[in-house]
Amino acid sequence: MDTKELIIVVFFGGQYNQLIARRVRENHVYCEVYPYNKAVEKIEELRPRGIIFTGGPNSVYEENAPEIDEAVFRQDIPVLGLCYGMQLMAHSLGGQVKRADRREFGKTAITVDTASPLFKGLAAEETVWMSHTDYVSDIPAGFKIAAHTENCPVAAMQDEKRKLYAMQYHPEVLHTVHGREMLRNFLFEICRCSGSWTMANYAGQAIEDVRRTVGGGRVVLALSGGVDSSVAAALISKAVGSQLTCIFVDHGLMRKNEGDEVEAAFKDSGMNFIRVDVAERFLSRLKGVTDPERKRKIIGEEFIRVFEDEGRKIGAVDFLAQGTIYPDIIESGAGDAAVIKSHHNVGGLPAVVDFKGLVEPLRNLFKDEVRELGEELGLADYLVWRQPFPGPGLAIRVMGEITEEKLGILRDADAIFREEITAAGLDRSIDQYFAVLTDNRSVGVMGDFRTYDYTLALRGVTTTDFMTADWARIPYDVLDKISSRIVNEVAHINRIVYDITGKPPSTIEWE
Ligand SMILES: Nc1ncnc2c1ncn2[C@@H]1O[C@H](COP(=O)(O)OP(=O)(O)OP(=O)(O)O)[C@@H](O)[C@H]1O
Ligand SMILES: O=c1[nH]c(=O)c2[nH+]cn([C@@H]3O[C@H](COP(=O)(O)O)[C@@H](O)[C@H]3O)c2[nH]1
Ligand SMILES: NC(=O)CC[C@H](N)C(=O)O
Ligand SMILES: [Mg+2]
Repeated sequence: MDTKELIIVVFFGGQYNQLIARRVRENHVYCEVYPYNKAVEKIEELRPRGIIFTGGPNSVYEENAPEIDEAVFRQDIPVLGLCYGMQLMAHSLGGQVKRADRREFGKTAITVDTASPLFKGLAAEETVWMSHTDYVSDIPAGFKIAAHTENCPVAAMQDEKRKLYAMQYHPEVLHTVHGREMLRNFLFEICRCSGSWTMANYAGQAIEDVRRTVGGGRVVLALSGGVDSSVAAALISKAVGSQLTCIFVDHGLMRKNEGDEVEAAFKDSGMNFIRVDVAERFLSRLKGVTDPERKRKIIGEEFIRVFEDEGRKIGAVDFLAQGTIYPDIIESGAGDAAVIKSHHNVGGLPAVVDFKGLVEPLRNLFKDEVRELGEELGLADYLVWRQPFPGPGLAIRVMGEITEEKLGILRDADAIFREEITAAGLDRSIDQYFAVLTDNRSVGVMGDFRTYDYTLALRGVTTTDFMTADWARIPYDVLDKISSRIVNEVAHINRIVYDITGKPPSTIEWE
């Protein structure tokens, strides 16, 4: 059994709902996430083994709150509603949802009915993570209460006959001590999944899918040399061999020596590989632009125009392939999630594109899963474990207007930072680290002279999925060495700061 043993996660807003998808996949059950307004159609088409409704910020009794066609409850497919998902289930099936006087937030003691399949193997008293104001005051006909807390009469409910289950709390959050077990119970006891989805299955299936989509057509792949597009290259090349041409765009916004390194890595790989040097073109379009979203949109558009031009040179190219992964899509505001930033390859895509179709075999995977897939496909370690580098490159690390001079300063400083992190043996434990040239100037003193120069920011984060992150605790002596090397070796930097914010509330990149 492989990806056909599918769970569909129906999302109702909020940024971190894909955590549920991760929890499902951790159990070797494949799942996909669809927004609530497209979900029923998908459910009818794909006939998943089970359905999970996520939480969401709305209240079901508000006007325009997200709803779902009731047909979803009549498919004889088990449904698990979480938080807003539970409230929606209750509301749609004739129960009552009310607003409580006080919200219930944080770790909460709960009493569960151990006879419920949701709580099989668990104790009668559990600790769960609550985050709600509304509550189900009356359960719909046919339902039974399966758990309660001191303040919440219905912390879980079920209708075993119709296979409908719901929890008011968040089992996907690790603060729910046995949340994983509860989700496992849903997957294995209720949906009867077997848990045999693996990366090897996924690779096989994805290769098949690419073959079917592309047929005898030609594909150009946007290859940056980063993890995602390198994995995509390996996969697509396995699927359609020489019908694939990889195009690496050197837009003048790469790190020090990076263009040559990427060329060296792929030139003799056996794949068709083209490097295009278009720095002039990108920099002239970015001249005078300071707004981060505008920079991203311009770069997204220019990338596509370059691919179109190169496609025309090759002749009769049908598909554009990209290494788009799941967080790129979520953060660009797919479905109803808010736009945080337009990733150049999704939200930054122009409306009219001169290709028959897009091929994005990684669009449902998280970063760590992409790496696992890369290993599965036999990709070299240094490609699989590279730190990510954003498509817009240094354009979003030079704050404000981009100039050749600022790019040069940043390249040199960033190279020293990376060199020292590697020398300190920290390059595998810090997931992403880079320098940012701020637009801020301040007064310094060097060699008895006054300076008035740029502030450089260093950023280092630890994360697995790049959706949330913590700032890396780089030892002071390492920071000290980096700082003194940069101010000594790079002109026009006289102050260095280290970014000590996590994501949220910050993002990883500064723009
Ligand atoms: N310089 C580039 N030339 C060609 N394509 C690019 C370039 N930069 C980005 N892309 C395309 O945009 C996609 C998204 O970029 P992104 O940086 O997220 O992925 P990546 O570079 O493949 O991997 P990583 O996240 O490790 O940097 C890439 O997968 C690739 O298809
Ligand atoms: O290819 C990309 N195109 C983009 O437009 C883009 N914006 C951010 N990133 C990378 O995504 C991860 C999360 O970054 P943020 O916390 O800044 O959103 C980090 O790894 C960022 O480097 C991008 N990658
Ligand atoms: N986290 C949630 O799904 C919250 C649901 C709803 N907005 C409430 O406050 O009760
Ligand atoms: Mg990249």
